[in-house]
Amino acid sequence: MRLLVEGLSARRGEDLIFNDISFSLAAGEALVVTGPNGSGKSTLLRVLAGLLQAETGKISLKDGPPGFEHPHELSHYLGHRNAMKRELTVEENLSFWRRFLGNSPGGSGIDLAAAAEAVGLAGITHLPFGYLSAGQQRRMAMAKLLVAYRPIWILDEPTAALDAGADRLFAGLVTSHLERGGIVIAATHQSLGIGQSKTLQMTGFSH
Ligand SMILES: Nc1ncnc2c1ncn2[C@@H]1O[C@H](COP(=O)(O)OP(=O)(O)OP(=O)(O)O)[C@@H](O)[C@H]1O
Repeated sequence: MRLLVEGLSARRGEDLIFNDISFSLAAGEALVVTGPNGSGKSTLLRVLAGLLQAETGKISLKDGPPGFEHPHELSHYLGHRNAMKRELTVEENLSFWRRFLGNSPGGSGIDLAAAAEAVGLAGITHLPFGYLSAGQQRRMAMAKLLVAYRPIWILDEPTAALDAGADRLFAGLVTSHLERGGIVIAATHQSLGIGQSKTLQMTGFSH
């Protein structure tokens, strides 16, 4: 499977945020998107995740599973926010995502307890998500990537609020996803510690 992005541009309101972005990622490859605040990293990721419409350009899959027209149907999106309900327990939140996302062809998610264990937080899934510390909440948001299988991970500053141990843990999760033939696109201001990756430097436009 290969993800192809050709001549992508996007607008927010009146402003063109980026123009003519092209890249291609094969199974097992990662793209790290860097650039200063406001340069358009989150906007690009939201376009790739199908949450915003591109102004121009094309996002497509080559040799992907049949029946999927847009890569976002095969993607996990982890944004700045964790997309978990504070009042529901961790377990209820993860079960919701497991059911809602379902598995893409080619893999299946791991069970909730195993996912909590994988992010180093076994034993606290009965707590309301809102009781967790900021770092624990981010770790649990990562567990969402594991409970439903999606080959493409789109991650917006995934390691913000994480301690060094969680950074390493997260690098391990990303590395094993890549080793299994996944694709990862991550916007970040810090190193992801994942070894080899492609990079895309966003520059933005001055208005
Ligand atoms: N809803 C919106 N309407 C108009 N402009 C917006 C909107 N959302 C974002 N922008 C503008 O788009 C530009 C790019 O924002 P974006 O969040 O993509 O940057 P970023 O590179 O992810 O920044 P950061 O590193 O701070 O997260 C900014 O100038 C921002 O003000």
